[in-house]
Amino acid sequence: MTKIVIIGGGPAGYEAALAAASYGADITVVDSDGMGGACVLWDCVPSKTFIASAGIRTEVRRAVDLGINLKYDGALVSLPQIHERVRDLAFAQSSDIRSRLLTEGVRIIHGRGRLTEPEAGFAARHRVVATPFELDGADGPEEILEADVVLVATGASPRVVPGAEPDGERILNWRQMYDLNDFPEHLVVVGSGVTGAEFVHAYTELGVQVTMVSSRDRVLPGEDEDAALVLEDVLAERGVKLVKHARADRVERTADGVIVHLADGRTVEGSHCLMTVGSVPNTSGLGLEAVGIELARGGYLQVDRVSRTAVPGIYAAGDCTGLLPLASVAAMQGRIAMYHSLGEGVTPIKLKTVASAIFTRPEIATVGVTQAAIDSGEYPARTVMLPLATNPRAKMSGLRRGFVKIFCRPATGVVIGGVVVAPNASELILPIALSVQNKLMVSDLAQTFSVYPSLSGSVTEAARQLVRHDDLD
Ligand SMILES: Cc1cc2nc3c(=O)[nH]c(=O)nc-3n(C[C@H](O)[C@H](O)[C@H](O)COP(=O)(O)OP(=O)(O)OC[C@H]3O[C@@H](n4cnc5c(N)ncnc54)[C@H](O)[C@@H]3O)c2cc1C
Ligand SMILES: NC(=O)c1ccc[n+]([C@@H]2O[C@H](COP(=O)([O-])OP(=O)(O)OC[C@H]3O[C@@H](n4cnc5c(N)ncnc54)[C@H](O)[C@@H]3O)[C@@H](O)[C@H]2O)c1
Repeated sequence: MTKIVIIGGGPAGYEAALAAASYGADITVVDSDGMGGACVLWDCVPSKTFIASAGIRTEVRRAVDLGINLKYDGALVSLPQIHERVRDLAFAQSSDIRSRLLTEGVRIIHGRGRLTEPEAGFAARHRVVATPFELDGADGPEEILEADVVLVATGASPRVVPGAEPDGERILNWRQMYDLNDFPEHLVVVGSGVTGAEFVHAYTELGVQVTMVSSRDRVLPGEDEDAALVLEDVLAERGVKLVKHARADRVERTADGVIVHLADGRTVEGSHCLMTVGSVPNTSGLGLEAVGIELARGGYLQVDRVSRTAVPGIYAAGDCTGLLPLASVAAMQGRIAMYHSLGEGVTPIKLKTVASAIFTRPEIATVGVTQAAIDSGEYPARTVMLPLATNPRAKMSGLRRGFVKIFCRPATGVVIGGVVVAPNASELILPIALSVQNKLMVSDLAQTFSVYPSLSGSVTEAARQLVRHDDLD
């Protein structure tokens, strides 16, 4: 029986364990936080749960436009109750994952794992040192685990800017926000990536005054520009102040707030500062040097498309590899590692088919080739951008903004990418993702019945517009 040791119990680690369990492997997962990892306990799941509460307030705010006059009053929002729900849901999700793994026969060690020198000799197994945590938090006695296959899936942690170290009270990272008992009077969010944008949106919707410090000339610098501009408009309308071309140098704590000092000498004042300046991989102290693995730039573990490191039998998956820091990608990398190590047929990971979403209001969802890659000439494509304002369902729901974009190959009409900006874009992207994954043509999408009236009608209508172009070719 193949012995597998997985270090890290996030989506990369636990999905790998579930995949390997179905092949009857002997699996041990060593994890220091709890099953589900940072994804479930501190990052993805808590933030989306928090945003779900903010979404209710969005509906209350919008209700008046649809003839329902609900009282829109900050006093109605209970931050402690929202935070309790966030924590309860995250721990319940973690506990569900733990139960599932135990049912599948996976051994779980709550503790720290690191690699150590393998035994000498031909076909010697790898060795992982597990240091279990005792109930009082102290280290328990070490255990050496022998393994035919090791998967490193240790994730990443919030990046700390020297001079802006989080204190958990006024200067916070996103994991500490759920400890606040009262809303900040004025939240300064440093960093305008996906994490920053999602928190700016949520706090603004919950009635907090927010200033966003962006090192670039817009929010979401890595995302579709048209989508980012829609979000910028929405945030401006909601009263968010965006400070552009602003790199935070340090954050000073004052008697009753914070002063963010920017590299160009400007300052931004607020009551609290949330640092969303990216993450660093958890790859130190893993004993990688003992097995001859060198870290790549940024401290990431370098892997190929089937999650192999340079050392046979040692695989890596998820945020510690820096491939594409998404839960869905981490899980896929983890499963692929297991299939490959167990000698099963495996398709190397393809990032061009990954769908992802930003959970702002409206949501921004993307898949496949980007508009920027098309505009730069990297990919020849025909494109269409259909504003949601033309959609009957959008009109009925009082939606003013948003669009559907579809990109296809010029000659064949095969769908190669798309963007949806809509309140539920994370759901609406699926037909486009399905088309990209399965190389469907715009005519396939166009001929599919969508419900009338529905926002997904804009997906099929956008495809129809590209088919019409086909006819003229
Ligand atoms: C605020 C935020 C929101 C996000 N929202 C989304 C989203 O909506 N959708 C999405 O797809 N992605 C989202 N992501 C990204 C997603 O959370 C990550 O891509 C995902 O967590 C990566 O999973 P992982 O298994 O690689 O690592 P993690 O989830 O970080 O898990 C790694 C685990 O390994 C443990 N570990 C580390 N070192 C050791 C060690 N030496 N020994 C034992 N255990 C160890 C850690 O404690 C942790 O439990 C979000 C990220 C952030 C920051
Ligand atoms: N909904 C989702 O799926 C979701 C949500 C959050 C995060 N994520 C994943 O996590 C990844 C990382 O996102 P992120 O937003 O945490 O990090 P990021 O690295 O993408 O963005 C951080 C931003 O902070 C800026 N920055 C860095 N130092 C700064 C400074 N001193 N002053 C001002 N700005 C500074 C950077 O230029 C960058 O634009 C995403 O690419 C995504 O894959 C996904």
